[in-house]
Amino acid sequence: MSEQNSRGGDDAYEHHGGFPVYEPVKAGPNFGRFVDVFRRLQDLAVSTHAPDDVVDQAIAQAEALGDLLEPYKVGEGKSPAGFNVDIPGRGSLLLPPWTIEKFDADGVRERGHFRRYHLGGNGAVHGGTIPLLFDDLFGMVIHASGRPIARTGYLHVNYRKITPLWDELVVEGRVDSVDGRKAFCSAELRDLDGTVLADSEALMIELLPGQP
Ligand SMILES: CCCCCCCC/C=C\CCCCCCCC(=O)SCCNC(=O)CCNC(=O)[C@H](O)C(C)(C)COP(=O)(O)OP(=O)(O)OC[C@H]1O[C@@H](n2cnc3c(N)ncnc32)[C@H](O)[C@@H]1OP(=O)(O)O
Repeated sequence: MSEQNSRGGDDAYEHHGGFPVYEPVKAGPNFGRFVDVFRRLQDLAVSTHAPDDVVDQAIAQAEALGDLLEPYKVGEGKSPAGFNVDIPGRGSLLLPPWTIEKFDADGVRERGHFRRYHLGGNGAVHGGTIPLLFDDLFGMVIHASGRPIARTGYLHVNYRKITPLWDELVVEGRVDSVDGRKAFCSAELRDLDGTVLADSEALMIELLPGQP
């Protein structure tokens, strides 16, 4: 992680606009399994049609699980979810389960798949999930390039082909050019034959001190 910001100083980098300084949150040895179990439940919640008594049992068990976990709620940046690069989707259930393969100033590459939870229509991935993948990737691209945290100004997505569920896919993005606070980025989502399923361009804008 660079200590230099785009203007050559370390003040803005340190402060990341109005963002808090995030420290790595160490996950316990079973946190990856914890996330997997919830991903399975997400898939099942949107792909089952169970009898009413089974739905009632599921509600009771899920409420008991909620009661078990509720006392351990913590604020943003204090949970291992979203901050563990060793776990697919960094351990965040919002993100699809993708794993970082390359992370350096030239760009970021991730590999993963979409699941039943991400279904849009007729077997294809939901069109809103793909910008999510790109948006998060561009956040990582900025991080990997050593620039301070940036917010997405715009995100353009071209849907070139149907993106399938479950198939292993690759997404790769980079900073193409920089103009002051503005970093112009691009990325492609490909299948393993190299076919482009979607591509994206985004403007990532470095935050001013105190900007949320
Ligand atoms: C410790 C372990 C770590 C583990 C790994 C974890 C790493 C994770 C890394 C990091 C995590 C955090 C990652 C967060 C980021 C994720 C990305 C997002 O999803 S962000 C959410 C969506 N985006 C918003 O909500 C923005 C909302 N918009 C704003 O807040 C403002 O618009 C803002 C701050 C972006 C800019 O506002 P202004 O007032 O400061 O600046 P103005 O003057 O408007 O724009 C600056 C320049 O950009 C151009 N610009 C702005 N918007 C534009 C647009 N839509 N199109 C074209 N140009 C635009 C303007 O014309 C101007 O250009 P000229 O300097 O004059 O050349």
